[in-house]
Amino acid sequence: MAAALHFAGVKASHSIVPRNSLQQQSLLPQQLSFATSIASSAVQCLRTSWTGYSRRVLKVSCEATKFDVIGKNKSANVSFLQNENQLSCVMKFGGSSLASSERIREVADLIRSFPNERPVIVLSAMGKTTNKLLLAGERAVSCGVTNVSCIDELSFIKDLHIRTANELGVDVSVIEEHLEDLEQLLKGIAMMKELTPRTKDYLVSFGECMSTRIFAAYMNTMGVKARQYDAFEIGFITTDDFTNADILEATYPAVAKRLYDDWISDPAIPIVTGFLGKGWKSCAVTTLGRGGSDLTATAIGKALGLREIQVWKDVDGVLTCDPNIYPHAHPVPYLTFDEAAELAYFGAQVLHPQSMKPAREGDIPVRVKNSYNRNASGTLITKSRDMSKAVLTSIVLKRNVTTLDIVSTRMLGSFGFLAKVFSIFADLGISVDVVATSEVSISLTLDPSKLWSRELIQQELDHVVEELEKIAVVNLLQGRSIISLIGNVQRSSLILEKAFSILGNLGVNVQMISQGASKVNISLVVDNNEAEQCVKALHAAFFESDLPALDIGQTN
Ligand SMILES: Nc1ncnc2c1ncn2[C@@H]1O[C@H](COP(=O)(O)OP(=O)(O)O)[C@@H](O)[C@H]1O
Ligand SMILES: N[C@@H](CC(=O)OP(=O)(O)O)C(=O)O
Repeated sequence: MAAALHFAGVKASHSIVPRNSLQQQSLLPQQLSFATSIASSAVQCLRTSWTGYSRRVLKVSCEATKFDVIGKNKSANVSFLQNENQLSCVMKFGGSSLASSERIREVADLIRSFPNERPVIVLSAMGKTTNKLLLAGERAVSCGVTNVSCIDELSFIKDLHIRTANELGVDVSVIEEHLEDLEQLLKGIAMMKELTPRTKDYLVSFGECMSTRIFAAYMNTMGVKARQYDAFEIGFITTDDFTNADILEATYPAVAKRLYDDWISDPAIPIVTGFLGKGWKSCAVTTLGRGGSDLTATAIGKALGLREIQVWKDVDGVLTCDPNIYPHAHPVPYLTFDEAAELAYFGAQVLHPQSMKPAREGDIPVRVKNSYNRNASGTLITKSRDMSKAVLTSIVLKRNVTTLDIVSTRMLGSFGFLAKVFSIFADLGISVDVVATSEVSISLTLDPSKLWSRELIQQELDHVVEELEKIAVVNLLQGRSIISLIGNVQRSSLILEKAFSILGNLGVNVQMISQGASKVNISLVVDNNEAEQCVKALHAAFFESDLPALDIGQTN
């Protein structure tokens, strides 16, 4: 059986074939028609909301352009022939790739160097614009309304964007209204003398709104048809957690529909603001947490079921450690989604902590590339990779964490104790990173990114301790660092033996150790002031084994 249908305006053909002859015989005409209609709907859902669909109706498993539709007593194998002119990949460029008109030219040239791709482009704000906007907001709180136009950061932002537009030959009118609105907003902040998380999100959104408008206009002047989109206008629906919102499931079909519909009716490269969304209750602009454009890119990749998600940075891929800590770090060619997620979650600035989730759900490869060195092969992140030779992949350092040692006063049984401790954190909305437990004690670290302002940190910590002290003796220690060893934890004995030998030689006392269930991460907690030298020594031992200085045996 073959049929043709329009999926979000894309003409696609599909055929439905019973999975094997036995099932063919067992399929009654009405069952086949059910499978046909399910498959038709599934094709419409294809590349949008697989998981939601499968939960409601039946199991749908997808492999490239084929998928199985499996219901109770009914099944079909559906082939989906993609239209060759569909959107093909996402290319995300961060602030470091868009720092000046010269960089924007290079990025446009880079995009045009892939004539066979029909990419969706996701952009961050230019250079350090987001930081400058936040600083401008903070200054506005105390500078008085009449002084707003003299805020240095505002002048910097205006100058950067107007100069960039002029240098690219783009009409400044594409951003003029935004620059005026930005100044008005800062005056509002000055008048109210406060900068709420909600206002902060609206404030920083000007960065992405302006960079995408300039870029789209520039592409059009170069003869490449491009269309600008504000993510909050095309279906990026999020929670209302300002400054750190989560993308909601409704985003995927909405974004797919909007981008495909526009593409079909009038093809133009979509240029989408990274980092931004719209709160589902407030309808206000939200942001996805710092570095959130990576997440925008992977969400679009999943929504459209694209072939690949590329994130273009200013480094040759994900490196063996933060190059700011150790300049001799080198690129890691392959990573799994789990490794990349763990690495990002434990503090590697290179990827947003949540960005691997949509890519993993859509099983879409993520490639981390260098926009300054496009020929470097970068890092390819996929569902699985050959781990047979892998030992350590990367070392990540997260500074300034707080640890809590919680020892039960035995008022509760061991089960009740653990449950109570974690319910206290859940009630206070505080994330825990690393945990080590015994029957009567727990040591854990608290995620600093969830504790937004300084005042709140102390207030929240006091509150946590107060609650915990009802059931335990609590020891709070600040100024700690987590060193995460990301890699093949199947070889944890080798990793730990080597790591402890290095740290022992340095005379460093490891205060906590934890191996997560993810099987890709071993975390060690040490003092802040020892952390950097530990990372350097571990890097030398695991990745530069020919260095004679450390007697640490053979690396793999
Ligand atoms: N393990 C790591 N691998 C690569 N880069 C890292 C790592 N840890 C930290 N970084 C930092 O992350 C930066 C790239 O991320 P980011 O600034 O978010 O780029 P962009 O703004 O282009 O998205 C690099 O310049 C590097 O300094
Ligand atoms: N501009 C935002 C979002 C972002 O993703 O930026 P970048 O891609 O430059 O890290 C930020 O600075 O957080």
